[in-house]
Amino acid sequence: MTTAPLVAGVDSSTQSTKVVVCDASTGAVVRTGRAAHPDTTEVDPQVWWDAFTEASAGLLDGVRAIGVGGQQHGMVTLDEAGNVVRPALLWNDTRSGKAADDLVAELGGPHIWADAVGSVPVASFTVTKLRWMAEHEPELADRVTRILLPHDWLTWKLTGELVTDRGDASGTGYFSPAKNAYREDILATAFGGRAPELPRVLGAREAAGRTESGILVSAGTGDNMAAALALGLGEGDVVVSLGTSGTVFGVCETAPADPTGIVAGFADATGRFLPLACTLNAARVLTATATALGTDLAGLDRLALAAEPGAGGLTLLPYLDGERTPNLPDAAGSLHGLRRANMTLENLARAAVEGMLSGLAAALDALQDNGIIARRILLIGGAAQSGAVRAVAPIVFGLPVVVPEPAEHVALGAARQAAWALAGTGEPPAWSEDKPQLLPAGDSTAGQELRQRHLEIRELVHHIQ
Ligand SMILES: Nc1ncnc2c1ncn2[C@@H]1O[C@H](COP(=O)(O)OP(=O)(O)O)[C@@H](O)[C@H]1O
Ligand SMILES: O=C(CO)[C@@H](O)[C@H](O)COP(=O)(O)O
Repeated sequence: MTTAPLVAGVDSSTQSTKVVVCDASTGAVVRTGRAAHPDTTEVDPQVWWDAFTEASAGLLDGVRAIGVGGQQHGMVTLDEAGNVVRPALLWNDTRSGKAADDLVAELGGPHIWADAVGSVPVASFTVTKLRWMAEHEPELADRVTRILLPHDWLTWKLTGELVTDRGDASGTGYFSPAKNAYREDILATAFGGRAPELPRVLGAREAAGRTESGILVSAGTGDNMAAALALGLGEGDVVVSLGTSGTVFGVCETAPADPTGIVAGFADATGRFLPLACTLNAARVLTATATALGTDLAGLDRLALAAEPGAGGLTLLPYLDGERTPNLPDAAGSLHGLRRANMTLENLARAAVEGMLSGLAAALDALQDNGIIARRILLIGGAAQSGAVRAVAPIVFGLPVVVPEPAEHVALGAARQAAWALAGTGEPPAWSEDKPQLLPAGDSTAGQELRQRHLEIRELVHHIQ
């Protein structure tokens, strides 16, 4: 009997590392592992390696190829000897908010950035973190000889090769997805004239190299690009991913360039583009609210589902860790509309779910303004498991919501990329579809009212039109 080769995919995301091992021809998952990351916004990359080692322990026997999906944008700096110069600054570290503003102005404004690299940088982007480092830690910046992203660093540990892919490179702020080329001039401007080596950008199915034990390693990519690859997005599909970040994205054939900066014009992992809007506050809004209300996530669901849509008039702007969409890195959250009559645990729970999703609905509007057609929402990420989220999402988005079977979509996409590199075919392997849950679009009037109220309060508090 011949057995199909096995491939592995890794999701090194903000809160944890997940590993899946799949049948390379069908995508059927045969083994999984997981290990937690610390709750910080700067981290020694060794933590990711230790988590990968723990999550993959005993899983890789018989695996022929592996791919790494990683949290986007994180700034990993190496010295001449290959040691990290400082802990990596992650996508959700907002200290470079002013650096982002400065860089946007220095290059000539948001239009120039959108044309140059497809995106207007905010604090999440690697380029702004490099500027922050150049200004605040110039002696450390002088020691930097190579700059990598989190997935690049893990691929480098696995293969010894300094490589990346187009998808993750597109989140640096010094790579043009339209031209498929680095903008070293922008990097130098941001990093005080320094010109460290950058990873070579591999093609979508190109291999990075092999591990010491001979496993083929694919190019890897950013976590959102890997999820898109797992889901095989087509026209009309928009993903809403509720992990640490909330992301809204689709795929398209032409390079996006949104001068408002709301939609980032990323590249995907297949040769196309991945316009994406991202909030800093998603699943953790629910965990923080559950803790504040003295319950767990199941309890939060029960409370939120017991409240009426609209939470009795309560509106939460959930900017608990600052915010990226809208671009308010130093903002705090706020709760509006409190009255003695509506100040119940149920309404507070519902306001958390509605507030988190309303921010993403505004991001969806921006995606549509940029030409992305939305016929249905694919809801993924840890918080897609929440019953309250599943009840509220069809109302807030006003579209049918498809909830794929619970799965680690980022790790699956990375595994699919590994299977693609192994097969060397023109297209990624066609893996079997799962059986998603379909939630019909919810009450559009209630949804519009929620979205409108969210925008009005946002304007009132933060003066954002
Ligand atoms: N049933 C649930 N309800 C709400 N949130 C959940 C549920 N299950 C998991 N989560 C949340 O999902 C998050 C992890 O999601 P994940 O997509 O793995 O995040 P990341 O990729 O950013 O590390 C955690 O904050 C966790 O609390
Ligand atoms: O910064 C972005 C997208 O631009 C985030 O989506 C990060 O890629 C982190 O992802 P999660 O850990 O939330 O999945």
